Amino acid sequence: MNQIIIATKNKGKANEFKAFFSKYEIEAVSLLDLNKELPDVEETGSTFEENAALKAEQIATLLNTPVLADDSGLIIDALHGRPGLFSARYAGEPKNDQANIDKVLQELKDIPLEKRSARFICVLAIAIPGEDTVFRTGFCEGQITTVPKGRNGFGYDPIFIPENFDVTMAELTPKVKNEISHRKNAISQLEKWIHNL
Ligand SMILES: O=c1[nH]c(=O)c2ncn([C@@H]3O[C@H](COP(=O)(O)OP(=O)(O)OP(=O)(O)O)[C@@H](O)[C@H]3O)c2[nH]1
Ligand SMILES: [Mg+2]
Repeated sequence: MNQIIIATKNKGKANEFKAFFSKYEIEAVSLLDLNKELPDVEETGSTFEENAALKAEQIATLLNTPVLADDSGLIIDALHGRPGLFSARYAGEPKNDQANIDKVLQELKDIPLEKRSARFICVLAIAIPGEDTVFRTGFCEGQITTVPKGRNGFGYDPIFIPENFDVTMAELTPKVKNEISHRKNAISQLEKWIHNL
């Protein structure tokens, strides 16, 4: 079976990539699966593209093989785009999904439901040694709830209601999330590239 390395240490993301790529009979191997001591890539960029490129290019150079990376986050209009680029560590170090959710709900406590519009963004970078890095972006529109619900997914899924649904992303099955998510919308632009793997 063909393989693709995904430069992520996030188990939730890694599982979603495994599900997407299994449809093409390709095994998505995350940094959590590799028995190698790889350095943590510092996400010092000022855009999702820069951070996705940093992750993909550094790991592609180290392993000398094509690497896909995902830099993603939640953009909330009433918070002027926050947590945005800092979604993973919005409530500080170490990364903690529950603390991030609590912080967002606290910041939105006086904002009515109709003004809680938000979207997830996923920027994918594909780094191939010796070639220019390729980028694809996907979005998923929705709204932030007042009470967390559901146990599936990861990150902010328990407080995000996708457009055209009345349950949170964490109440959807992984199969349904993977049909509508920002990650799916970015990955589906890569089909031609995936077929050449
Ligand atoms: O509810 C969510 N459902 C999602 O589908 C989703 N996708 C991204 N996010 C949030 O955005 C951060 C990404 O930050 P990020 O791209 O730097 O990834 P990360 O640091 O978690 O792992 P890595 O891939 O960098 O190793 C994550 O931690 C989450 O807080 C999501 N939240
Ligand atoms: Mg990260």
